Amino acid sequence: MKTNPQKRIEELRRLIKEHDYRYYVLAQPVISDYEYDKLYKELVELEKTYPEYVTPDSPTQRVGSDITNEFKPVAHRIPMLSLSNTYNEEELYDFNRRVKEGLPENEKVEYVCELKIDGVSVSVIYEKGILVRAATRGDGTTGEEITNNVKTIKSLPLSVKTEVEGYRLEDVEVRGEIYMELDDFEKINAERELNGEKTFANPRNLVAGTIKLLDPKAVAKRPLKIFVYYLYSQSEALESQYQNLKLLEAMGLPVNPNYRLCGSIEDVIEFCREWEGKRYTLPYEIDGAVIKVNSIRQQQMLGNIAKSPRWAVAFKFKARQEKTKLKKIVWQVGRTGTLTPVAELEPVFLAGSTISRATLHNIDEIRRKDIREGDTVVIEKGGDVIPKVVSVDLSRRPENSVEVKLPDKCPVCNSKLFKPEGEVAIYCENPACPAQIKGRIAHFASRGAMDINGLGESLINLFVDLGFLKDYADVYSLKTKRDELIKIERLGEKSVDNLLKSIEESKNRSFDKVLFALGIRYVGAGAAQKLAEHFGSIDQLMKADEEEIESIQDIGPSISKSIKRFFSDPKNLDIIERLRKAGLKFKMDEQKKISDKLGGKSFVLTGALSSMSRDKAKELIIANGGKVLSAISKNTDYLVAGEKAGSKLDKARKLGVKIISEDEFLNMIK
Ligand SMILES: NC(=O)c1ccc[n+]([C@@H]2O[C@H](COP(=O)([O-])OP(=O)(O)OC[C@H]3O[C@@H](n4cnc5c(N)ncnc54)[C@H](O)[C@@H]3O)[C@@H](O)[C@H]2O)c1
Ligand SMILES: [Zn+2]
Repeated sequence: MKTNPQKRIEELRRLIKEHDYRYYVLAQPVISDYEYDKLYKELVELEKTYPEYVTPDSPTQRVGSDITNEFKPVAHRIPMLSLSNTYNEEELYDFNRRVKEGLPENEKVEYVCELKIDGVSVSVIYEKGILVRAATRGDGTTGEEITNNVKTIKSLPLSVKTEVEGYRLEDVEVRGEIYMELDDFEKINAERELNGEKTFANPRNLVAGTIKLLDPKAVAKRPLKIFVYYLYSQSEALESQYQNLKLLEAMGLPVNPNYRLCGSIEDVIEFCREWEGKRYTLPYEIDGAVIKVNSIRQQQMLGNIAKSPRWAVAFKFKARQEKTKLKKIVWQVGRTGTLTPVAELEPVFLAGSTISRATLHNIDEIRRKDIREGDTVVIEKGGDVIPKVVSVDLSRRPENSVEVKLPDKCPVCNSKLFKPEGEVAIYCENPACPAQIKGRIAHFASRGAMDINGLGESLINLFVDLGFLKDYADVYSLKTKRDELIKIERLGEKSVDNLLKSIEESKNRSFDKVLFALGIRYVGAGAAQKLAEHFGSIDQLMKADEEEIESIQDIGPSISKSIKRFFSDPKNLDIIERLRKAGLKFKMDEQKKISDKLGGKSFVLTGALSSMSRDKAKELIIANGGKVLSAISKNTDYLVAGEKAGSKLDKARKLGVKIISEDEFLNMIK
């Protein structure tokens, strides 16, 4: 496949940012970590080949942000970075070589090996031994304050010893990983299933979803735990990571006991091998080991690259694999008409669950791995729900086996299929294809979109098959068919009424959720939020040209083109009108207007504000008659620059946009 590298880079960035948003902010990833890492690696490779296309906002250059804007921003004293990954011994040797090259010749290097706990990192500040503040990683520079939530973690002491082993540790920052044990995770999921709530794919997602709950009481109900692994003191110069772990223990903090001081890279490799074998004996999940240069002085000499330290590296364990028979390959039609091949497998137990299906991605992947029906295949699971087929055991291939052929008709509606040039995907082009209709409605009703409780896949299939739903706007006229619905076997009056109630209730969803629910191609949850904030209403968005849409940060040409295409289809306009009549929100909620002091001027916010959260500042701007934009363009009137303002400052200077401080901004609305 020949694609323009710049285009592919842009596409990869868009995809990765969208997946970052789903993973870090929504805690609901839709692809496996394995697939994510593959996209990421492809981007890294392309940027290496075409360095002229590397931009500071590329996901390879900065930490995936978990900022929700629902909490007060907190600037980190020292950035909270990510770790670069290694996957085999060779890459560990490379790491060792780079470390040695970065240090004076013949200097001895020791490493500390720790388990890589699969959870969510947090920074905790103790002043005079008292826990005063806890924050998320955020974008690495600025996190969000979640003190009250973190205080519910029973294993984390609210006060610590300050005089330990001759050190005075009065004002310290501690970092660690919040996690949940597998037993607790399974209990919570089972309960949620009983209550008809969505379950979490793995403990990490559950933790990520929990620490950002707005109600600490709800957090307290989830048994979170923590292991700390990082210590920084304002007053004392600390010597080594190994000693820091000992100090943390002496302060009374929970440190994972399975760490080891290693004198050579061979010892490091030994540690990694040993734990790769023992990982499933632990009551919590680990996804690898972390290897850190022991001496803090050496760490400082080595410093950081874009988004990870040079003195540490993660060693990622291989996903668990199993062999089984591939019975059949079926083609699933998604909401955009894409056909995806899915392998139906002889059920097999793998890393905690029984697996009977695996995705095969597309025909290229099938051909590259030469996967056929009847084959014995190796499947693997990377800490998440969707397993994949890794390879075929050719020695066990049946004699009469044949290559997989592309279907020539849609398996659902029998329409002709379409294969755009240069793309691997094939599409069913019939917009009335029942599979697409079902997919679109399922997306519309899903969590993150209209979040209609009770309207799940099986009910949607039933309603489409029985003719109650022809598109997602029909969802809101189901109430006129109550009498017919309650006659459907297995539904009954009570469940129909509950469903109708949640449908009515979904009309309260904010405009950005509605925009996401429409299912415009490429407009994911993150993009929808940015578009909604920028334009404020669907009418403004419909009027906008591609250039204005692309002026928003992280929104590129594929999104803007797709939006224009969507709104040029009369069928979609009709659906929107019907949804409008039903009472859905097609503009952002009105803010109470206090004054018109800002008289229509547009503002962009950057950096951390000291007197209020960014959301509060946005509210104030709108309440005083101003507009808030998410990215700087020549149409911006003011850039409000808080602490640690980043690349937006340079851009504002370049475009001649007026830069004002937080105080100057506050004066404008006094
Ligand atoms: N599936 C998806 O859609 C999706 C999206 C985004 C990211 N991801 C996954 O997340 C990964 C990137 O996440 P990341 O940037 O948080 O990096 P990471 O999780 O791979 O590694 C860095 C993190 O390790 C944690 N950690 C655990 N134990 C530690 C220890 N003993 N010492 C130091 N740190 C420790 C820290 O929280 C640190 O921030 C990707 O490789 C991908 O697998 C998946
Ligand atoms: Zn079809």
